[in-house]
Amino acid sequence: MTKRQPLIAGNWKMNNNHLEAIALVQKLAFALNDKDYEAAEVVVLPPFTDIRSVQTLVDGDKLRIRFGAQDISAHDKGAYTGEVSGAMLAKLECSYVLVGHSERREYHAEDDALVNAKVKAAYKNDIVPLLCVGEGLEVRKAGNQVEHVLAQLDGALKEVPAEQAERIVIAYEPVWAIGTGEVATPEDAQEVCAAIRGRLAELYSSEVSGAVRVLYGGSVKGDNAPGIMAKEDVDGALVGGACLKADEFAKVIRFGENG
Ligand SMILES: O=C(CO)COP(=O)(O)O
Repeated sequence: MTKRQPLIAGNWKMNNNHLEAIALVQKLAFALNDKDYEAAEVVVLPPFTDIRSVQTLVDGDKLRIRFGAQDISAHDKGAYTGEVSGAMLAKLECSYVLVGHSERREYHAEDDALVNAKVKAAYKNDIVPLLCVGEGLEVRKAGNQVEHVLAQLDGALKEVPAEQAERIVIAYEPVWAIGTGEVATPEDAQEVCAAIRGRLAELYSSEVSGAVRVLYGGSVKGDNAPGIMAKEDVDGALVGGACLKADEFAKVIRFGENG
């Protein structure tokens, strides 16, 4: 089996205007070297309003940083005020789009059916979905994290064929670890990431489960990244707060190399 290339993605959430976006990507490019890009695929996920600026910079300076969006409409076009279509994102050369982030599930009532529609909208436009799954604190306390996450995975992948599913990236983000400073232990991350890979083998095949990158997200920083990413089924990280500082994000990318 070919080794999966680690992926480190930075979810900027609702931070940075389009000018600040340029400054942050420039700083990140300055902090990274060829070895870093060879060790891990580096992705930034800015707000919609920043994407054109990031695209122009990446394109103009031939940066090896890839980028994507934080959301995608389930619809193709038309009377959907405030939404942004997959075709619009593809035109901006977005490689990835976040789907099913817990903040969208919680604050925008996104359910598995909508997440599934967004996954399909991404594939339709040749954008790789970065699917987020993860349990809240109550579910974790009851010990039902694996069951919960696998149900979210099944829902998101409904009627998604193997040739599409093998390109997906999945981020296991326990809700209780997001923005709290309370990071999951490497063993917690490994348990759920391995279960996700096992389910992909059941739903599809061992080729698909062996190809898909499964990331961990939730309070990842430079100092805790190596332990988590050293785990067999953890192929990288989805980083929130720590990706807003170029040097800290670069540390995660660099320390991830040890994994
Ligand atoms: O939600 C996250 C990334 O999508 C994680 O956020 P933090 O790294 O700030 O905990």
